[in-house]
Amino acid sequence: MTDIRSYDTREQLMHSLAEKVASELRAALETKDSASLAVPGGTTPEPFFLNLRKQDLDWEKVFILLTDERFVPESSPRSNSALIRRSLLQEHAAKATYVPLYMAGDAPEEVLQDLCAGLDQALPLDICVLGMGTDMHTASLFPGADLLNEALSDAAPALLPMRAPGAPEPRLTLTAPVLKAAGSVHLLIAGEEKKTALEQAMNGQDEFEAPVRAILNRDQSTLVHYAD
Ligand SMILES: O=C1O[C@H](COP(=O)(O)O)[C@@H](O)[C@H](O)[C@H]1O
Repeated sequence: MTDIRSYDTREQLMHSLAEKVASELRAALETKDSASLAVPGGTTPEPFFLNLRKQDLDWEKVFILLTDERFVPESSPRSNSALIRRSLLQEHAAKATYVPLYMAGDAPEEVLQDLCAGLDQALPLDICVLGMGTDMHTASLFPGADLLNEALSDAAPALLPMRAPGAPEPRLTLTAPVLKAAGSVHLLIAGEEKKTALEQAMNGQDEFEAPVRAILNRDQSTLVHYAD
């Protein structure tokens, strides 16, 4: 089930999404000792992070993690973790606990088990904000990726390594069952090209050509936030 919310400007989108996620975190913390929030990397979400980090809530009870990470050290300009540390884990949100999906090693497979052990504390996700590429990948569920079949399966482990023609480096990604099971799921997209890709994904491609469909077609509602 998909609901689409369009905004007049990207500024309005980023501000409104930050308010929504903050209110969902507050609601989760009314009934539980901790709450978890997964967020995307890439070029789109930084203004959302800059808004979210200003929100006043019990951040010390919040786990923050990425939906997916590139297998590069934080010194790399490609590191999604570096983006999170620089743009989200600041101001009020500095008190949150960050759960990384990267650890130094020769290959993702070498550190997978240790990363999974750290991940347990943050699952199941309360809130999941996802991005999408113009190739209709979401998290690092890329069309043509080596382990896409496994990652889309209901039996997938929480975290899998991923290599894909469209991804310059190996990745680690939360898998479809973990993303779909979040208490709330938001898809953040901006720009005409992504709108076209979203329409293409919604109009009949299968999950292997358009992995974002796995998120759009989950049983509960997925809220798409869009601005030009
Ligand atoms: O590589 C990635 O790409 C997607 C989309 O990124 P954007 O640059 O087009 O905003 C992102 O959602 C994902 O987390 C990231 O690792």
